[in-house]
Amino acid sequence: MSHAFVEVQNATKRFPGTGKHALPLTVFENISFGLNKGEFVCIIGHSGCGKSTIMNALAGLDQFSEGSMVMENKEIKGPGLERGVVFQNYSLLPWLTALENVRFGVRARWKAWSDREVTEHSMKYLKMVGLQEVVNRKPSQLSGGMRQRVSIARAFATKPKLLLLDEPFGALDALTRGVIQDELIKIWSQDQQTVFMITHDVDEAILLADRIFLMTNGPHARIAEAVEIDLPRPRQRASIIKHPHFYTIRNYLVDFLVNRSSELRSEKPSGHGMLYPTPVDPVRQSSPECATETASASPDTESHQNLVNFTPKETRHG
Ligand SMILES: Nc1ncnc2c1ncn2[C@@H]1O[C@H](COP(=O)(O)OP(=O)(O)OP(=O)(O)O)[C@@H](O)[C@H]1O
Repeated sequence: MSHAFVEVQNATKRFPGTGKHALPLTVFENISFGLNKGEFVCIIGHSGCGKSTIMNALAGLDQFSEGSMVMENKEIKGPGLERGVVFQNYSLLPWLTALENVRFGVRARWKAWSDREVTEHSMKYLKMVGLQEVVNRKPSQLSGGMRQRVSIARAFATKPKLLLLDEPFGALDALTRGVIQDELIKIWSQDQQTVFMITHDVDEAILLADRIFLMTNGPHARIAEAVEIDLPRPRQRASIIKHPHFYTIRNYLVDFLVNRSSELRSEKPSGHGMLYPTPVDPVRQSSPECATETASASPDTESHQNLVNFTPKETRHG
């Protein structure tokens, strides 16, 4: 029996082929991983490798074709209040205002609370995401970034044991994104939640995660490695880049995305039975000379910026 808080074992996802003679699409195959209680795990990989498919299964909205997933040793069979989800596409109820959308989740979570308690709690989270002035607007009257923030407020406000975040900050401008990242760190450290988050932003993953899962390109994708992020907490966006390990980790992740994610696809992993991602510590792996060289590399070149957000936004949200 597993001791991880969440355990996925031998998960495979196949979708039926679309044309007349089309073969089924095997998105990923034989994926196994665990999430420890209170851990913050990010997953990165190229567009289409199957990250959202894993997320949907953990949310209980879809099932693997084969394999199992359990949370606290109970099989995940459908959606549940112990799991909160923020999707790329906001998923708000269009006929409710921003406040009512958040209240809806809070009411479901704490049925015994008075209306006043539910409203106060909901307002606290809407304020946290900077929406206190527009709480009576419906989703159609809000910008994309605002809708995303309502969705974030709703998920955070219900304090789920497992927070599932599918590119939650994708629609936000850099300033708002920074503020909400800070709030997420605060909430996570206070509430001991377990967080599983998809992001395309390498820097964001390093700032937030205890471990970063690296997924190879699909089809037949797999989570090849789990990179340990040993940077001390609390982490600050402004100072983390000055840490001597930052660029060693960052360069490792970028190299995976640019080169190894496709190279590893064709490599059949050795061994039988369950294949968990290989734990990797890029800092320990690199020689002292190598670490110094990478730490002094300039972060401000155009190519560097392109690599940070390596998937074009249109592809992500298209
Ligand atoms: N309902 C479906 N029917 C058929 N194919 C699907 C379905 N849902 C997803 N796919 C395919 O499965 C693959 C994985 O999709 P998924 O959305 O999980 O990728 P992703 O890694 O989250 O991508 P992105 O980073 O662009 O969001 C893609 O090739 C996609 O086209």
